[in-house]
Amino acid sequence: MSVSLDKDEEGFINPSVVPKPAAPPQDEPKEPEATTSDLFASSFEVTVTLADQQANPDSPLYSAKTFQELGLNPDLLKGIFAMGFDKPSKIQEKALPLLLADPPTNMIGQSQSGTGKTAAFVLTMLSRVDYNLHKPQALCLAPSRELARQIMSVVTTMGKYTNVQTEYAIKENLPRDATNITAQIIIGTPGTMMDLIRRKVLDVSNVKVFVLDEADNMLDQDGLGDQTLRVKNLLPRNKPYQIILFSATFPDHVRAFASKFAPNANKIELQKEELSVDNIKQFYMDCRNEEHKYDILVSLYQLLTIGQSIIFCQHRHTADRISQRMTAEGHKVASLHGAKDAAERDAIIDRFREGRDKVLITTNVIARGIDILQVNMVVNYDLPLMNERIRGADEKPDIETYIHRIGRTGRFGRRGISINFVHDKKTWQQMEQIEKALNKKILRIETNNLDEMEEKMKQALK
Ligand SMILES: Nc1ncnc2c1ncn2[C@@H]1O[C@H](COP(=O)(O)OP(=O)(O)OP(=O)(O)O)[C@@H](O)[C@H]1O
Repeated sequence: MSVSLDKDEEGFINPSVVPKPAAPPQDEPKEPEATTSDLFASSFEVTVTLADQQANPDSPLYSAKTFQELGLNPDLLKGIFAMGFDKPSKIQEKALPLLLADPPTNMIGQSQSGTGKTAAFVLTMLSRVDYNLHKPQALCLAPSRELARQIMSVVTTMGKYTNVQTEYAIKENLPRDATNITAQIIIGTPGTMMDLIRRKVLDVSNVKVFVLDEADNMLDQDGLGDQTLRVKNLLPRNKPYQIILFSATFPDHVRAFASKFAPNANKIELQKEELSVDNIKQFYMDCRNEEHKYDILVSLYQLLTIGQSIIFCQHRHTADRISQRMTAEGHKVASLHGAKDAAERDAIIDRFREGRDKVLITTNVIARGIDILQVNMVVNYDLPLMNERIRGADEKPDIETYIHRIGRTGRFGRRGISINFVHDKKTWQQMEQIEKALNKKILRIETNNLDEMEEKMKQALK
């Protein structure tokens, strides 16, 4: 799992403006052809296990083919249709009836990246809060400020016909002297959320819903597990609240902990061989050495800018180095990682989201959750590796992070390409392990034939 996640540096809250929800993409670039019907018709199977062992998970009661049949507040339904959602996706079809049923039941939900998990938990938060009560009632934690801001924009868009009030719990958002949050839905990263609760700026006595997006990462002891647990320990013990955990991945060692964290939960699980979607075509390029990786990236520049691309590096300094070099050589690229300050991070991701920058060079900080439909290419400049703090683990590929990284393309049935750079025996073996774990072929693209490369990529995107 993404133990090497570029964590948010949390803790101190300074005055600053509230970041605006990211604007929709401007006229350019053109979106890849959407094939969302593939997704609705998709045959990937999930296993549903109900908390109530007597109930039959195949009952139509636990499936919703339309949003209308969910008994939603009409203002919410209006918000969903205004987003262009005609009907629930597979995961929404299964998860929503369970999430919205009374009495509220915990949920541990898994489905591939880009299949609509966010909308499912956002809709649950919006359905459960009382808009007339001006107190925090739903908390949602995410692993990065970029993802927290994105979730917030889904809340505000979906809830735009309601009177919902929202607030961020991310670094440098609220003034240091803020005393009392009256918003109903609070989205943030765990360190800042904890700080606000401890300082009693955030009163949690009315919390009814507690959501962890990217839950396997949020619960991982090598990731954000400690901080997330501390937030939970600050929530009332005597009042029940619904706990919702969602991710595309739940490695075995986290799954057991997840069941303790969200006891008696309804569970939706993916089969192991269905962890990544088929509409992302995976390739690799055999580079001679580190320097050759850079040359190949530069030679790919034209292709990277047909749509939008994200280049993942293992370390911040690599992201900075290659972006500085490419910029000096006249290419337009942006770089984003956790060492940049909050305002800069917001500006960089917003520019990319709006399509003003087409190539983003980054670290695992945005490996998870980020939803930018125009991204049709992901490059693993460095393959994701397990946390170097675990002795010997840096030799092992981080399969979960790989799944999340390539999932930044191919959103909601669209087509996408991922390319892994391998350059020696070790990286070659790491890629083989990824191929084996996912049971999906990773195809070779020659590095010395740009025309063939372009042809193969265009075919994959067709
Ligand atoms: N029912 C729907 N109809 C049409 N589009 C939808 C529907 N549900 C979600 N989407 C869109 O699909 C895209 C992917 O959804 P979302 O970000 O919720 O995926 P996710 O499963 O949370 O992905 P990840 O695992 O990467 O976090 C978003 O752009 C969202 O607006």
